[in-house]
Parts: sequence; C-alpha cells; structure tokens
Amino acid sequence: MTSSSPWFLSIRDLDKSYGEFRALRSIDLDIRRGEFVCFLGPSGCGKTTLLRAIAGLEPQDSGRIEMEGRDVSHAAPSDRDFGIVFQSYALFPNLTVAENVGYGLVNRRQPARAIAERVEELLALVGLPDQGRKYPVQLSGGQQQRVALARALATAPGLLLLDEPLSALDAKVRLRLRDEIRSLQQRLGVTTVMVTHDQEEALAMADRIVVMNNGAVEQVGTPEEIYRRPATPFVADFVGHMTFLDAVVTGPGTVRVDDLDLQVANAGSFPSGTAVRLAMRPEEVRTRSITEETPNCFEATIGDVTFLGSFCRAHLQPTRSRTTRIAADFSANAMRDLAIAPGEIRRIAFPPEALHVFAGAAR
Ligand SMILES: Nc1ncnc2c1ncn2[C@@H]1O[C@H](COP(=O)(O)OP(=O)(O)OP(=O)(O)O)[C@@H](O)[C@H]1O
Repeated sequence: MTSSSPWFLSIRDLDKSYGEFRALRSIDLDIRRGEFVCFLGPSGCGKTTLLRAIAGLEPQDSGRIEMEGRDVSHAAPSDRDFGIVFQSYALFPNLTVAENVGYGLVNRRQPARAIAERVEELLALVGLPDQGRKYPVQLSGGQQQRVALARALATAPGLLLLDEPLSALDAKVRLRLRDEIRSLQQRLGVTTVMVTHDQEEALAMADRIVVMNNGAVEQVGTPEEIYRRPATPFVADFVGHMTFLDAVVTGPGTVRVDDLDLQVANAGSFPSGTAVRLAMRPEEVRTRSITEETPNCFEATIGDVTFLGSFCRAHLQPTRSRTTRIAADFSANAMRDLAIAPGEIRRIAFPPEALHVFAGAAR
C-alpha cells in the first residue's frame, strides 16, 4: 500500500483470545483518511478490544495492522500516530486543565511558549477558552471530556480513537457533545474511530458503522445502509426495531406467513418451500392511501398501544392470522386521524420493498 491509498488504516485477519475465549475473530477492515467510523455492538462483542489493538494497548495474537501504509502490527503505542479519549475522563487530577492538555507536548520537549499557545488554541477549539488554570475537579463531566478531547488532539495525531467518550454523561450533555465532536472532526478532517453501544449515537455521528457481534464483524456500511439493508438478522435486530416472522417461500418473490400470502421485493434466491425469517420495521407498516390494488394489504386488529413521546407503537394482529403480531409506529397525527385505539380494526399494508428475508426459521 502506498501513501496515496485512500485507506488510513487497514486491518487484516486480526485475532485475539483471552485464554479459551476468542475476543476478536478474523477481523478485516479498511478505514478511509478523514472518515468517522463507529464500532457498534452489544456489551462484550469486542469493540474495545479492537480499538485497543489498533492503539497497540492490547496486542493482537495474529493479524496485521497498517497505518498510512506502515506496518504497525508490533509497534509500541508511542510509535503509532493516535490520540485517545476514554469513557472515564482519565485526566490527571493533580494537573491543571492546561497541564493536562499540554502533557503530550511537554513530553515532546517543545518550548514552553509554543506549548502555551497550542494549549490555548486547543481549549478554544473544544469550547473552553480561559479555563486552563482550573483543575479537573472544578469542571463538569462534559467539560472534562472536552479537556480529554483537547489532550488527545494536542499532537495533531492522524488518528483519533474514542472509547465510549459520551456514555458517562447525562442525556442532554451527551447530545450536545456528540454534535460538537462530529463538527470538530469534520473541521479537522482527522480520521476517527469511536466505540459505542448506542445505535442512535452511531447512526447520527458515523460516516460508516462497523456492527460487531461475538468478536466478529457482522456488517460494515453507511448508517443508511445498516438501517435500510441489514445484512443479517443480528444487525436488523440490533439497529432499530424489527418484527421477525416465520415464513415459507412459496415462489419467486412470494412468501407465506401463517395464512397471509405476501409479495417481497428482495426475496433472495431461496427455493420454494424454504423456511425463512421475514423482518419489517414498525415505521414501514402502511396505514394510509390503501386500495384493493395495494399489495400485501389486509385487515388487522389493534392490540396494545404504547406511548413513546413523538410516536406510538401499536401491536397489530391480522384478522386472518391466529398467531402473527406486528409492531407498527404511528405519529401523533396518524393516531388522531385514523383513530388508532386497542380493539379497532384497520386496513394495513406491508410494502413489498420494506420486507427483509433472512435464511432460517425465526427464534
Ligand atoms: N483482559 C481481559 N481478560 C479476559 N477477558 C477479557 C479481557 N478484556 C476483555 N475481555 C473479554 O473480551 C470480550 C470483549 O471485551 P470488550 O471490552 O472488547 O467488549 P466491548 O464490546 O467493548 O464491550 P463493552 O461495551 O461492555 O465494553 C468480553 O467478553 C470481555 O469479558
């Protein structure tokens, strides 16, 4: 690979075990220069282990890591060009904010004046000008995390690693800092990898999301690809909400669920008779402008309705089916206009393009 390669970071066949437990399984991943990538997955899936392997803090057992075309697989962390922010702010409590931010610069033996100027510039960058004399304990959690961010950026690293940097903060601060980190990253153009288990955070911040499960990469894609075209039932289930139904393929582009025959736009190449899992997002259930020609339309009884703030989620049971229950989301307007209430019967439709078909019977 040459430095003209679009990839800042390339990972090949990375493996890591703790005793018998395989924490990373044959990870292959390429990250573009300037890209913001999120590692997303449930607790224990290996996100942090992968981040720490990239940093050289938790060496892999086998596999290769290249940064800007340089093989850093066995390089010490100090020989890898990154800055890192941890979940717990990890600031030195006995050092002032300015000393914390300038820590890495002092180690590089830069003149005091240059350091002071750079620290002031960094504090302004993270929205904390004139706070350099304070101690970490005098700052809020959000402010401490900004200081940690400034410290990680001090040496102008090629790669910014963020390990759940927002998860210790309360919801409002988290939202604000999320936007700030994203716009700062775009302004600086620094290649960034962030670990999170919060799907909303990943969808809102990332250029691309790496969904991990059980030490392996399940899918890599833009937020929209991950959400609209989940590659596996795990991704479909983990990102957003999905109704899963047992189905049987009845022909090209058709499946049967219980007594319902449904058209499916992307049915894959399963032969007739194959048991599959059908999946659909609650917001894709259609309730308006339904005519006799609308595909996959039928009557359904409205079951329980849960108020979720900006929308309501209802469970619907098609009247021709004994067992099928489908989650459907309704805006406040739709709730009112369609008089959605438990026990009512309404016509609904499943757009063929909104149905996902996966191999295997439902759990
Ligand atoms: N030093 C270690 N010794 C033994 N097992 C470890 C060690 N570090 C991590 N593990 C195990 O490896 C798995 C992956 O851990 P990792 O911290 O990468 O998960 P994660 O996806 O970041 O999860 P979380 O969001 O909970 O931090 C977990 O099952 C964890 O228990």
